[in-house]
Amino acid sequence: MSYLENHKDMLKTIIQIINDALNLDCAVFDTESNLIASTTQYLKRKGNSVHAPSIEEVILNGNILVNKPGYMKSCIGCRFREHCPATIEFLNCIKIEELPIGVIALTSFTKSGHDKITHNIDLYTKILNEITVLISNMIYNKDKTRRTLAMEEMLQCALNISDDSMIIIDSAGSVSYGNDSALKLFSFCSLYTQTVRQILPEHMNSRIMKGEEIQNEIARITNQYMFVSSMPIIHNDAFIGAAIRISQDRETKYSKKPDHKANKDRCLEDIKGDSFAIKDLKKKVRKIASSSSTVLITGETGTGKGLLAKAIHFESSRANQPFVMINCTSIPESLFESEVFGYEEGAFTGAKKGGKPGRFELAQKGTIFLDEIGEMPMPMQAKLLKVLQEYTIERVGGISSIPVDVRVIAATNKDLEALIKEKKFREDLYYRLNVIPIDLPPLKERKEDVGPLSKEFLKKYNHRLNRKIPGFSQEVMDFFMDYSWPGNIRELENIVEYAVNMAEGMITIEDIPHKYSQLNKEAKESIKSKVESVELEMIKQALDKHGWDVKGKALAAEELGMGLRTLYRKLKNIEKWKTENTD
Ligand SMILES: Nc1ncnc2c1ncn2[C@@H]1O[C@H](COP(=O)(O)OP(=O)(O)OP(=O)(O)O)[C@@H](O)[C@H]1O
Repeated sequence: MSYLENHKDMLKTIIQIINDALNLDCAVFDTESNLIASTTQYLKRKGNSVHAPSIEEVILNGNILVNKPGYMKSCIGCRFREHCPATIEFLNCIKIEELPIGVIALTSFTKSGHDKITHNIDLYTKILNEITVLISNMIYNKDKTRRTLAMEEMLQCALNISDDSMIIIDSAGSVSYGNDSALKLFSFCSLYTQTVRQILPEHMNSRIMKGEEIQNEIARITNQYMFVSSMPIIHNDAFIGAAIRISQDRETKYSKKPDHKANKDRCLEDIKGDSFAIKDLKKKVRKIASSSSTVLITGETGTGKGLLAKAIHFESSRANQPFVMINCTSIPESLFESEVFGYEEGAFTGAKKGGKPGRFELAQKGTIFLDEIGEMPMPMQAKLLKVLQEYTIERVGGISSIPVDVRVIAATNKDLEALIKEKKFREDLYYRLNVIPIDLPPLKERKEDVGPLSKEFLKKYNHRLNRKIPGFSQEVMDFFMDYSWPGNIRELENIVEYAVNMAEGMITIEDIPHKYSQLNKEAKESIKSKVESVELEMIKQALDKHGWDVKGKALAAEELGMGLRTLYRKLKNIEKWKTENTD
C-alpha cells in the first residue's frame, strides 16, 4: 500500500475544498503514479490511470505547467495524446523533508478554466504551492502525532515489562512516565504530579538533575531501602531528562509478573519476632483478613504499624488491588480535602483540567491506610466520618456522590481517648475506626523479639550492603537486651544498619553509634559501683563480727570465700568508703 493511501480521506476533503473554492478539478497521485484521490469530474474524464512519465517529470523538476495537454513533450506516449480532455494541468510535487511523496494536479476541462489559470499564472502558482505545503504539513504532523503516540505506547509497554519501578522525568524534573510498578510504589500520591525532588532524596535528585549517571545506589524511598539507578537522556548535547529505575534489591531482574500470592505471604512473614505478642498478632491478622471492617492500630513510634497495615492488606482478598497510604501529618490542612477526596475541573484556581481523583478513589476496591490519624484536622475528621458512614465521597466542587469500596486501616501513636477528652479528636469517629483494635506493644515489653529482629536486620543489611558480618558480640547483645528502645524496632534497625557499615568482623560495642556505646559504658559503671558497695558492706559486717585484727581478717576472708590478699585489696577501698560515709 502506498504511503499516501493512509491519508486518502484527508486528501479527498482537501480536493473537495479546492474544487469548491477555485472551481477547478484536482487530483493527487503517489510517486508510483497511482491515483489516490480526485474530484469526480477528474475521475470521469481521465480515469484512474495516469501517464507515468509526466508524474516522473514533476518529481524530477518540482512542477510543470501543461498548458497544451496532448501536444507537449511530456504527453508523448500518453493514451490521451492529441485528444486530451483537459484544457490545462498544473502539477506540483508534494515533499516531506525534501523527499517526494506524491504529485498534485490542478486541472481544468474547460476553456474558461484554462484562461483563468494562464491569465493569472503567478497567482495560481502561489495557490498551488501553498496547497502543496499545506498537504505536506498536514501529512507530516498527522504522522508525527501517530508516531509519537505509537512511541508512547511502545515506551509504556517496554517499561511495564520490568518488575522494577521505572520513571522517566523531563528536564525540569517532572515525572513524564511511570510504569505500573512505579505507580504502585507511589500509590499514596499521584505520581504524575510529582517531581524527582519529591520522590528521591535531595542528594540524589541534584546529581540526577546535573545529568549524572547513578548505578544501584541505596536510598530510602517510601520508608524502605531501595536501589536507584539513573541514566541521563541527552538530545543535541542538552539534558532533556532522565530514566530512573528503583528496585527492591540488586538481583531484581526483568522477570515474570509479580506473584501476588508470594507477595502476600512475604508480607506477613516480614513481621519478625518470637514473642507471644507477635505470634498472637499474626493469628489475628489471618482471622480478620477476609473482613472489610475498619482496623485501628495503636502503638509507639517504630513498633511496625505501617508494616502491619500492609500485611493486613496483602493477607486480605484485596491483595491485588491498590494499597494507598495517607500520612495525615504530611498533607497541609488547606490541601487535605482535595488530596483525599479529589476535585472537579474548575473547583478552584489552579485546578487541573478534567479534575483529579482523590486518594479514596485511587484506593477503590483496595485498602486505604490513614497513618497518624490522631493528627487529622477536626474539619477533616467530620468528612472522614461521613465517608465511613456512607461509603461515598464527594469531590471538591463536585455535585454527585461517588461510591467507594475501600477498607480503612488507621494507625496512631497518640492516645486517642485522651485526645477526645481534650476535644481534639471526635468520639464518634473513634468508635467508627476502632472496630478491630490492634495494639502493638513497645519493644521493651517484648524483649524476646530483640534477638530474632537483630538477626533479621543483620541478614538484611549484609545482603543490601554486600557485607558478610557474622554476628554480634555478647556485650552488644546484652546491651540490646538491657536498653529501653524508645524508638522501638526502627531504632534497632538503624543501629544494626550503622554497625554493618562500621564492623570489620563480629559487631562489637565499638561498632554501634557512640551515643549507645557511651550509654552502655555508663550502665556498666553504675552496675560495677553498685556491686562494689554491696561487697564492701558485706566485708564490713564480717569484720565487725570477727574483729578487725589479723585473725579476724583471715576468718572474714574465709567466710566470704575470698583470698586474704583480695580482702586486703578491698580493704583499701573500705578505708575510702569509710571516709566517704563519715563525711
Ligand atoms: N516485627 C517486625 N519485623 C521486622 N521489621 C519490623 C517489624 N516491626 C517494624 N519493623 C520495621 O521497623 C521500621 C518501622 O516500622 P513502621 O514504619 O511500620 O513503624 P510505625 O509504627 O508505623 O512507625 P511510626 O509511628 O513512626 O510511623 C520499618 O522499617 C519496619 O519494616
